[in-house]
Amino acid sequence: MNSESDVAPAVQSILEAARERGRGEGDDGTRSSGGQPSASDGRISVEARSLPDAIERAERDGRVPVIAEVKPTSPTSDGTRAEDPVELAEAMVEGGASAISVLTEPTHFEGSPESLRRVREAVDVPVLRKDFVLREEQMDVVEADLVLLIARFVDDLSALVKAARDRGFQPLVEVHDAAELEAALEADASIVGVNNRDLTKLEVDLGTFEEVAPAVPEDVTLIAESGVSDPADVRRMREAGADALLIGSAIMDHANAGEVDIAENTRRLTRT
Ligand SMILES: O=C(O)c1ccccc1NCC(=O)[C@H](O)[C@H](O)COP(=O)(O)O
Repeated sequence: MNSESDVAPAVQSILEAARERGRGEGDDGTRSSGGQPSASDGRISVEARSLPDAIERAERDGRVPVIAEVKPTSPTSDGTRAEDPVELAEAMVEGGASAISVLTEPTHFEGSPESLRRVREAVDVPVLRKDFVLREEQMDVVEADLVLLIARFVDDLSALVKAARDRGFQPLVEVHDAAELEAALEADASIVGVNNRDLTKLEVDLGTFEEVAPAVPEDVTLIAESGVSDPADVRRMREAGADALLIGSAIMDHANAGEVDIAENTRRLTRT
């Protein structure tokens, strides 16, 4: 869809940085594939852990399926958490997270492909690479179980969905409105995230998910992304049809300068 003209300045800056990334490199110029061997042409080849299976396991155990996000900081966070990403991810799993999302964008989120590689080695749940992937070769940086594709920002969504699957990734296609959902479904997305954060103003409105969700087919795994801050929000998104929730800030608690209990922050959202 590639409509970037009216996004917030911070998002424009994120996209500029993403566009400058070289073939198969993170912003720091490093590759970090790790784990399964990659193909000889430098393309990642991964045996993904299934997100739908992880969601089913959580449901069976009576946990709310939550993808907990290792998000050191962001343009809208009040602070930065500098703890080891592996410790954060392990605490999230202890708190009942079904999957982990790891920011790999370094400039605006202080993430890295290496953090993701280490987290995926340490936990046994699916791990999402949370980044601004615009071109196929940007997938060949690090192995992950899922890769995020933002419908609004990619030129040929169908081609990127296919490129992700060719490498073994499960593509999670992020949308924000009905038109983007239509594009995601046309591109054959089977995991769709509705982002409650409006990238034009960076404001969060849980009503976005409630508006878009009814048009999502039953056989699509549907994720509510962003702005879920407490158990009441969890219940609201689940009632609106979310199969799982992607939650970062409420678990990371950036504004709290002291020690934060990441496992407990996760547990209060997975045991709602
Ligand atoms: O989180 C931000 O400030 C942000 C700013 C600009 C573009 C993207 C941004 N966030 C990426 C995300 O999608 C969220 O990290 C994720 O959905 C979790 O959201 P939250 O639970 O609200 O931290």
